[in-house]
Parts: sequence; C-alpha cells; structure tokens
Amino acid sequence: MSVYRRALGYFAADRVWIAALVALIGVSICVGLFEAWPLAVLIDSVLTGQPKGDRVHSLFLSILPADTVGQVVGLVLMGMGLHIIGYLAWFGRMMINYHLNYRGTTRVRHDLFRKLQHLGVTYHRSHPQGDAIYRLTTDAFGPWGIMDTVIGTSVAAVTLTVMTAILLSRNVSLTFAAFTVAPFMIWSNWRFGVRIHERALASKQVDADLTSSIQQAMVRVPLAQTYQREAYEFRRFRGAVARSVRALLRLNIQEQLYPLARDSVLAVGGAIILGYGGYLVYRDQFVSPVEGGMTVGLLIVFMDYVRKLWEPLKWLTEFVVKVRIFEAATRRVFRILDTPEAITEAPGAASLPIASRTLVLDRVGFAYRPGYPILHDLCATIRPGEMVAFVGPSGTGKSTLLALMLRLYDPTTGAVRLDGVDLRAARLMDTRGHMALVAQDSLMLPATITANIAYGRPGASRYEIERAAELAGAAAFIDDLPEGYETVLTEGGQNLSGGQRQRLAIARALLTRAPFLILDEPTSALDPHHEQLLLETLRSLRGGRTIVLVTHRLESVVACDQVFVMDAGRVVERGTHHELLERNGHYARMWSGASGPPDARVELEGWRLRHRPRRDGREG
Ligand SMILES: Nc1ncnc2c1ncn2[C@@H]1O[C@H](COP(=O)(O)OP(=O)(O)OP(=O)(O)O)[C@@H](O)[C@H]1O
Repeated sequence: MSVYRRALGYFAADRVWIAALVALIGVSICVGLFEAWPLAVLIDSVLTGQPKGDRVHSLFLSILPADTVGQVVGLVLMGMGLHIIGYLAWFGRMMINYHLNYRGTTRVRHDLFRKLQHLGVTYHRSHPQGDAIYRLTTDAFGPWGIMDTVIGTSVAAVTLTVMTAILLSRNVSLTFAAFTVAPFMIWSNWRFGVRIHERALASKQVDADLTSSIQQAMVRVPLAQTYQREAYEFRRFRGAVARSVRALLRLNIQEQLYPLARDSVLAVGGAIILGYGGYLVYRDQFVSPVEGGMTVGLLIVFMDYVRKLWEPLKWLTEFVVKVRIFEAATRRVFRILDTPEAITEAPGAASLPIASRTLVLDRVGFAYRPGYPILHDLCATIRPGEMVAFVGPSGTGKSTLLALMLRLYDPTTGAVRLDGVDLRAARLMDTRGHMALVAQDSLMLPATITANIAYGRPGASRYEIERAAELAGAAAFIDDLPEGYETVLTEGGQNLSGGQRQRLAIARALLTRAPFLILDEPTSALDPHHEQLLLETLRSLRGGRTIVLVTHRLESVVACDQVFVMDAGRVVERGTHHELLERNGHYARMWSGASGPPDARVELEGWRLRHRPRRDGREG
C-alpha cells in the first residue's frame, strides 16, 4: 500500500485539479446516462401523444413547451445540447488529465534526476546509462499510471452501478438479458485489452533496447572499421530491428483483433436486446397493452446502455493487470529514490569558504569492494601553493586518490583533511569548490568552445576565457578554427584531436577559481611542445594555486616541490626529484627505466628535452 500512497502523493498538490476532474467525470456520467432519453421521450411520449408518467419523461416534459412542434424542437435541441456538454466535459477531462499527468510526472522526474546526480560515480560506474534513461523517460509515468487507473476504475464502478440500477428499475428480465454478454465482454477485455497493454510495454522496452544499441553502434563505428567488424555490427543492428518489428507485429495483431472481438460481442448483445426487447415491446404495446410496459423508447435506452457497458467493464477487468504494470514501473523509480547515497553531507556540515588550504591525507585507506583494499595507510601533506606529483605503476591507485580528494568517494580508513577539517564534516559544495579536476578522459560537451571552457565558471568574461585558453596552450588552435571560440563541438568533442580536447579541459580547470588544480595525466595526449608549454604554465601558477599532478612522464615532475612515489596502493618514497634520485630506490629505477642509467640521468634530462622528436608543434 505504501507504494500506492507514495505514488498518489505526487499529486497531492493538485487537489483542486483532481476535484475539477471528478466534477467533470460526474457531468460525463450524467450526460452518458441521459443521452438516449430525448429520443425515447420523443417516441414514447411526444409522437404517441400519450405522455408517460414516469419520472424521466415527466422531467423532460416539464421543461418543454406544451405544443408538439415545440416539444420536438426542444427534444432535438436537448439531444444536441447533451452531446455538446458531453464533448466539452470530455475535452475538459482530457486537458486536466494531461495537465495532472505532466505535472506529477515532472515532479517524479525532478526527484529522480536529482537523486541520480547525488548518487554519484559509485552508482553510475556500476549501472548502465540506458537503465537511468529508461527510468527517467518511461518508468517515471508509473505514478500517473496508478493515479489514472484508480480514477478510471472508480468512475467505471460508479457508472456501472448507476446504469445497472436504472436498467433494473425499468425492466428486470431485459436487464438480465443485457448482462448475458457481460462475461464475453469481460473475457475479450481480458484476452485483448490486457495483452495489448503488456505487448505495448514489451514493444517499448524493445524500442528502448534498439535505441541504445544504435547509440552503441554509432560510438563503435571507428572501432568496427579498424577491426573490420562492420558485418558483425550490422548483424547486431539487424537483430535489434527484427526484435523491434516482431514486438510491434505482436502488438498490431492484438490491436486489430480487439475491435473485431468487441464489435462481435456488442453485435450479439444488440441482437439479444433487439430480439427479446422487441418481443417485449410487441407484447406490452400490441398483444396485451400494459401501463408501464416495455416501449420502443425504452428499448433504445437499453440498446444505448448495453453499448456503454463496454467501457466500465473494460476498466474493471483490466484494473489488476494495469495497476500492477504501473506499480512495477513506480517501484523501479522508488528503488532509485531509496538507494542510499554513498557520499552525503553530514547534518550541520562545516562551511569551508574557498581559500588556499593545506590538504592532508591522514593514513588513508580505500577499497572499492570490501576486503579488496586499493590504498593502504597513505599519508601526505600538500601545503598551499605547492606543486606535487603522484607517480607509480599503472593501477596502483593514483586516480583513486584524486577521486578521494574531490570526495567522489570517502576513505575506508583514515581521513582526507583540508586545514584540519575532515572532508566528511565539511559541506560537499565547499569541498568540491576547492578542486578543479582534469580527468584522464577530457569530457567535451556538444556546445561552443566558449561554453566548454566556461562550464566550471559560467559567468567568466571573454577575456578570462581567452586567457585560460592561452595558458592551456589552446589559444592558437582555437584561433585557427573558422569560427574560433564559437566553434560548436560535436558529441564528445570528436571534431577535435585528443590533444586539443585535453588542452580545452585544462583551460576549463584553469578558468575556475579553485585553489587546487588536480591533473590526472594532463600531458598524455600532448606533443612535446605543448607539454612544455603546459609545464611552464603550471610552474608559473605555483605559489598562487596548489597543483596536484598524476603522471607517468617523469620529466613533468622534475620541478615539483614533492613527488610521492606509489606502489601497490602505498606511498613508498617521497621527496624532490633530486632527493629521490639520490635515494636510488623505486623512483631512480623508474627514471632510469625511462631515461637510461641513473648516473647519466641529469645530463639526459636536458638532452631529452632538447632532442625530443617534433611531430606537429601545434596539434597534440
Ligand atoms: N570504479 C571502480 N570499481 C572497482 N575497481 C576500480 C574502480 N576504479 C578503479 N578500480 C581499480 O582500482 C585500482 C586502481 O585504479 P586507479 O585508476 O586508481 O589506478 P592508477 O594508478 O590511476 O592507474 P593508471 O596509472 O593506469 O591510470 C585498479 O586495480 C582498478 O582496477
């Protein structure tokens, strides 16, 4: 029950609209019940010249003029009026329905989107993107589905009860005759209505799979070309399209069989009413006339009601299945909303205004999975304005450590502190506001270069943006583009080279006012010329900003104030480049592995910088 209550809670703010909807539904029901009566009154009371004494006839006749022509015209106008009122009520209902649907679903989507944002990397790295998209686009309608089904079924129950009461009050045996088709109506509703619903959902799911498979295939085009797997990729695509077509065909068959079944049952129902009702009219009007007996007008009302039985029976039949489907979608939404967030802000978290601060890694340990630690007992102190580097073999936990500095994860043991404040006790926005990260993959947005650089500081001036681009070594290539800073990047920035993307990512970080610049392999895609430019920029920033560098290019760390050498998740050495060479340990071995024998390394350092092969001085 709590799922239903919670789902309906999304519409609590729309009570007035729901009340208006209920009122309009009431109008629709009344119009539906009275629609056939003007014709019945015309035939039974006006054309015969013998007004019937029952309440409905009396009601109609009381508001009509006394003369026959006036009554005929009045009844025709009433019939038209009822139709128009019925249509207007229907239109109002539909508009309120859409309105409620979109308002409620928008609230669900807002909650879901915010939650997906807060769930952060831990969640997103372990769940496919398509899953989040499906929940946001399709499952988000679940709560409205529940609301709609509850309203629709309640209306159906009321309509059916009132109709049955009216029919019974008119003629009991004909009412039973009318209801002989009800089991067939229920059966065909069950058989087709429910199936259509299920198959429509299945087809939507297959369509979602097709979309995501197309998206993946487009991403893989270069890979497929490189490894000549186009035929394989086409087979995958063909398979996904075939599945979609099969699902649609299965749906279409049911959609076309349904009206056939419905019309057949209605035809049988109409025939029963016409046959048995016709006999009753003949008996009560011609064989042995009886006051209050069956009349032609009443027969028309019966025929109309039998036709109208279909809709409420459909709602009642489908209720359980429909509501279950929407309940399942709603549960999928709530499951995300109820997922505990790995990183949360402590109640009363300390405010940490943006400023240069000392960053301390205090015996930090970390494991992605319990029992499999990546980092062990790691200590480091990074003072304001320093340029430090973490180096070490691939997979030793350097990027993980940077993620801990941004509080994308919390340490399993120990603490990361800014000026002595444990990041877990500080406001999350404040912590992250201190750090500008250039990650290994330079994520670009499908927007202008200006917008890409200014993403972390939307209010930056044109001068500041151009200055950041210049410092990152990106200004020259941007100026060479026909549309310069207004060049629109394609998805993922694929219309730029890897090195150009990397320089834009660096410009983006430089533009922020974050005191810490955290760079994960910032020169991996840069040519020697641009690598040197960047290192000069970093050196010039030293003192103003604290720079934390992760790199495999040891030339980049020569000028660092501290170099932390990591191995298997531990800091095994620390010091300046020269101190570490003196120690002749891990670092010295890494250096000699990269540059030659340790004793030749100082000379080599200068030589390598001078003689590195130049490819294209301007393109990374
Ligand atoms: N999201 C994750 N879930 C589980 N394990 C992970 C995750 N991210 C990284 N790892 C593992 O953690 C270890 C450290 O990875 P990390 O990326 O921090 O290493 P690194 O030193 O930065 O490597 P490289 O120099 O190659 O970038 C690796 O064994 C990696 O497989």
